[in-house]
Amino acid sequence: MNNEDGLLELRNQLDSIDNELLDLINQRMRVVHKVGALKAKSGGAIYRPEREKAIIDRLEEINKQKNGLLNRSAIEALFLEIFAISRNLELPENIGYLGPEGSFTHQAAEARFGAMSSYIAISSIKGVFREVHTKKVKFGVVPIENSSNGIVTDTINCLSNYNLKIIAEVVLDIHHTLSTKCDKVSDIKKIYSKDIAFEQCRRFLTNFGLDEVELIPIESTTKAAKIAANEEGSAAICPHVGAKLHNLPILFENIEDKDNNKTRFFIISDFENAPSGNDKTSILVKFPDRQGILVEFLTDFNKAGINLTKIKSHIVEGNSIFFIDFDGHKDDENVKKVLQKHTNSVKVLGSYVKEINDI
Ligand SMILES: C=C(O[C@@H]1C=C(C(=O)O)C=C[C@H]1O)C(=O)O
Repeated sequence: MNNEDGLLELRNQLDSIDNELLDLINQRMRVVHKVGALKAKSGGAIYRPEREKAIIDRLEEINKQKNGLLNRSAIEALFLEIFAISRNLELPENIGYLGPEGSFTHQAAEARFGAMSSYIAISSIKGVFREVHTKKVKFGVVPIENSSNGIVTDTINCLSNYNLKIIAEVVLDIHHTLSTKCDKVSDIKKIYSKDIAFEQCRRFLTNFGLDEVELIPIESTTKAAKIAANEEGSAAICPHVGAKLHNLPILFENIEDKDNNKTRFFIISDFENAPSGNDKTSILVKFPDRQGILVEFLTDFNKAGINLTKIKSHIVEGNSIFFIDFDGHKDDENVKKVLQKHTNSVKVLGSYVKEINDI
């Protein structure tokens, strides 16, 4: 067989495998449809992150046993998209995210909810919470912290003020580009971006003599790309997708100072997750004004064998509160006991599948 015939033969094989895959996926969707009907009767939550995780864990294991060619990321990429399409079949999902279109939060939303969901860009974190609260959207996606810039104050304030639940966390590697229509760095007179993005790229700016040009902070990196696309002599520090969205040529990629620059996002909604066996819980704690209370609280967690992964103090409306993450689900027996003891000081924000230890 010559090369041409060989290629044709292999492509025929692929075509018939694709046909079988399509049949199988449709078969799966018919079952999903029935699950949706049962949930509609019982009022059960459509999105069940812990069940999705269990499926991916199982498939990864089978794949290993059978020496499959896929790694976990590949299995996740394929199946998270199938799950997202499945959920849309059960009930179309509206997702509100901190916009504008092309923002990192938009990318985080798409990473979790896939191509078939409808996305609504909302211009403030408070707006995202409000839209979930009034049920205009089922899910909200907001940033909670960045590895270089710390906690996002607006998100903490809203978690404190609204009675919504964190149902998942998403962690994204954050990469910035310097994008501009200028041919040379020396032609750039102004750079637009978000204030925290300037901070994350400080060394790059210094190395290229760009800390002397005018740095103009605006509310989003994608908007920066839009402005730079229309203003001569200007540039934007923005994500790759933001530059593409506004047809702005990318001059440099990955200009962030730290090569492990990550942002963690929360997905918020109006329901609670069942335990998955690998959960994290976030709480806000406002202690009474009593000496030694923080030590006592932490000792109780320690005695109960609960691993705290984060503790950050924060001021909300003049009061000092703590944002705490720990391993485990709020319904685990040991966790329940400690939370009950401190019930007057603690607000449970949600238990969700743990994606990362800390950023
Ligand atoms: C089908 C279900 O609903 C959703 C879709 C899933 C899937 O496609 O397998 C899994 C969990 C849920 O997020 C289910 O709960 O089983």
